[in-house]
Amino acid sequence: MVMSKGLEYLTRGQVDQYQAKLLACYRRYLRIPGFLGNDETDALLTRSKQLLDEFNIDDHPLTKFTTSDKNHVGDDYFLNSGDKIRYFLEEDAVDSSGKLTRDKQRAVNKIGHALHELDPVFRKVTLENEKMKSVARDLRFHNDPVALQSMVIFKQPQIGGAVPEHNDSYYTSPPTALGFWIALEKCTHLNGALSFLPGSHLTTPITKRFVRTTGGGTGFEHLDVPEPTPERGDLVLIHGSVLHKSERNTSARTRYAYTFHMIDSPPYATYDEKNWLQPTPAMPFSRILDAPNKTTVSMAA
Ligand SMILES: O=C(O)CCC(=O)C(=O)O
Ligand SMILES: [Fe+2]
Repeated sequence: MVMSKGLEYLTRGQVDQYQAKLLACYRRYLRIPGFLGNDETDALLTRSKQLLDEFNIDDHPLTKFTTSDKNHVGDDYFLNSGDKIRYFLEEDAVDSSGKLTRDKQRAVNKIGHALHELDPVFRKVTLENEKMKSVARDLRFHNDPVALQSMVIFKQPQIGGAVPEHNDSYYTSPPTALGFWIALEKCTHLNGALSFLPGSHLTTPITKRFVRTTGGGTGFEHLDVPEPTPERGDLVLIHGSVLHKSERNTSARTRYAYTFHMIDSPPYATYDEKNWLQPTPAMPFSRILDAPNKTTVSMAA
């Protein structure tokens, strides 16, 4: 089955099958090929490049996006970026004297975290998009879904930093996070594609099976489920409980992706006040649906 236009074109039975697959599949991610058309993908790519061109390094605090346990980004520029469009640099893009080691367009790790609200091009795809609404409505994971933490992640050639393994579901109680990750360029294992820890939500992950070998005997066959290599325009839905990561981009090609997270809102879920990103009175989280879903399926199912 190929889903090219979003879930509204599928029958209820097919949607249920996708929902079940996202809950039950080995890795808990779901790839929707061609979710965005060529023109829509181009619009996001062009806008991302414009944002890089508009980046003014002169009034930038040189905040880098670092994620190691010892050195995690946490300055005000980052902490107050939930309702702004801000630029975070690659660790290796600034030398010891505070100068960029490359063009500014090749120095930015990501831009975030309110693109979906403040930038008209990203807004159109996230909040004003019938296909997006239909995914949120038809999957029925959220009653009153809201979007937060939108980012363009660039994975710059040679230095695009790794994203260590993590899951996204810490925002709310109960956990309701669903990641919406859209490839703006083709992703491969060479330019830092996403990967998922197989069976990270299961207690006994299946990594091998006992089979007949060609020589007549038996042996263990390693089960190597291939990582997704999304094409541009593909949407990857990431269940909040699955461990995922991406490697450093050591190739000569960028790997632009647009991603945001979707969670449920009160009274269905409580947002933790310790979360690094906090809504502000001027910018509460952005609602996806005009009318809340009446029935939902627990993401813990
Ligand atoms: O794009 C990446 O490399 C990581 C993205 C991610 O962790 C997310 O979208 O939740
Ligand atoms: Fe993530």
